Amino acid sequence: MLQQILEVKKEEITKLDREFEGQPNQKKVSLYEAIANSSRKPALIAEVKKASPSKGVIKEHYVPSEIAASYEQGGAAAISVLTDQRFFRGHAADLVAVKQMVSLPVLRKDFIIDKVQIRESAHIGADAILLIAAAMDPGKLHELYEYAREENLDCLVEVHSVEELEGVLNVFTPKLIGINNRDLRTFKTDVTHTEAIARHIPDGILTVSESGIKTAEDLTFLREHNIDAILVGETLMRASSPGKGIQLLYGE
Ligand SMILES: O=C(O)c1ccccc1NCC(=O)[C@H](O)[C@H](O)COP(=O)(O)O
Repeated sequence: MLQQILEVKKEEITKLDREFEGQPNQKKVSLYEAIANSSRKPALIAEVKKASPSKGVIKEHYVPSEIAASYEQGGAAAISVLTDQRFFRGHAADLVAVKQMVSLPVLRKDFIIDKVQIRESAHIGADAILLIAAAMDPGKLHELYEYAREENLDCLVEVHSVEELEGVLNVFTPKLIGINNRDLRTFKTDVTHTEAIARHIPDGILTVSESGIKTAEDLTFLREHNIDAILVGETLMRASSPGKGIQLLYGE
């Protein structure tokens, strides 16, 4: 699946250059600081997503800015916005709308493999981007990481296996590491996967558990293993309201 998505991205990149030229840069809000300073433990990165390859359409009535405002009111530390069009039915404009609505840091969740996408992310108002270890070799990942830092963007470096994690750590030390609980070959999620990988992450790096987080029990498990943040999409998108979804997850 990932390879299929990356092929589409390579094609999209060829059209990107002109689309954002001349747009203003904006002041960035730190995702890292928002997680580190969150009063909720683990901190919540609440995701705005209409659809996904594994689940199809998740939310028919989809107004990203309204959902993000409810997440902010519900105590999220940051907002993640899926901007991929083809597989997630998102759009860069969704991120623009969210950024205008909230004061929280906004993470651009997309498949970033080229500097031009990083420049675009900075220009549309993202505060942080996702970099997926499975999408490129660690040297290229490091190059994009440094480039994003020059654009004042925080990076969430996503890994799924110990091999990917070690590959990254052999080259550089990211400030934020996301552990994807979803196996992209089978789409199966397993929250305990976070713990199996997190024990290999050195102290001082903030750890984010991503995907398949559904219940207060999942959250208790992650809290017990000192995970710094969770990234939750589908569970909150399917809740009767985003605020209610957050309350249920945190057992409030
Ligand atoms: O969600 C998918 O089906 C998917 C398929 C292929 C690549 C990535 C995919 N998800 C992207 C994400 O990172 C999730 O949206 C995010 O981790 C939130 O997961 P969830 O809480 O399970 O919606």
